[in-house]
Amino acid sequence: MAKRLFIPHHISGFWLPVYTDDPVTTGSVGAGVLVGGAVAVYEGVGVRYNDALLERDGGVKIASPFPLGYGYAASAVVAIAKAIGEAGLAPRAFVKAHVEEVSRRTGLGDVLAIYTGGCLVARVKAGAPGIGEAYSMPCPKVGVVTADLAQISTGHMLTSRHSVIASAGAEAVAEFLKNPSFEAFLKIALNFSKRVGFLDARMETLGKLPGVLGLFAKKGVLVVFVERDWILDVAHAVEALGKVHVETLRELRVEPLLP
Ligand SMILES: Nc1ncnc2c1ncn2[C@@H]1O[C@H](COP(=O)(O)OP(=O)(O)OP(=O)(O)O)[C@@H](O)[C@H]1O
Ligand SMILES: CC(C)(CO)[C@@H](O)C(=O)[O-]
Repeated sequence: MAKRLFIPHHISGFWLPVYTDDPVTTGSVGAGVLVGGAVAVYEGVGVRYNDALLERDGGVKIASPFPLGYGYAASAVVAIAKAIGEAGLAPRAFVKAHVEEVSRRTGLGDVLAIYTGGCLVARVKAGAPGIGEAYSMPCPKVGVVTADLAQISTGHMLTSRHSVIASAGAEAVAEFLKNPSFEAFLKIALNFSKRVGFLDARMETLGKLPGVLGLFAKKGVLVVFVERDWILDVAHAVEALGKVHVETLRELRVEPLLP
């Protein structure tokens, strides 16, 4: 039977890029939630993500409810699945995945967050696992309703919005670290996504729906946190904006699955 691995996705709520001349020390500080996730199965030829053949070499098939390119850190999931296939489930595989993300310009802090595991992950020092530093904080048991808004390349997003991400990111991180909590995350992620221009007025009005605890947008994903009794109503309202996914916040980490 083929080896199987569970890999959570990560949605960053706010971040401050840190660029150096070495991909290992390049990354970001910030915070995000783990959701999902994906299941990687080591079989066949090529690297596949749902229906897409990404590479002809390698031998891993990744199945995930979340699409590539919207903001669910799917590229980090792919890089982690590939690196673990080559190096085994060890810290050096995550370093390799981080270096691939930074070099491809598909991510900065996602591999560190996924490597750390947990629910709400705060990244306090940028870099690859082992060099960067992050810790997980508990989340309330609430629903997360996400909508796929648009496919936008991470490299393009980081370049075209560089100065506003740098200034809003620096303020967001400083405010969060004064008093880190799930509630602070919701408030700061909303403010960051408004300042950077990810969240429009139509999305913001969803915050007034019964049961909604908070919301933010990241690149091409809308993320709404909802009391569990209201999930279906909110999912229905969000459907007008894009394909909807419903999850519950919980502790997640990369782990082998029984074959
Ligand atoms: N490790 C990889 N191997 C092969 N192709 C990849 C890899 N990572 C990304 N890609 C390609 O890059 C694109 C998606 O990368 P991108 O970083 O923009 O999306 P994402 O990871 O889903 O979003 P984000 O990083 O903002 O959360 C896809 O079109 C995919 O074909
Ligand atoms: C750049 C980024 C937002 C892409 O998902 C993420 O890697 C992060 O928070 O550093």
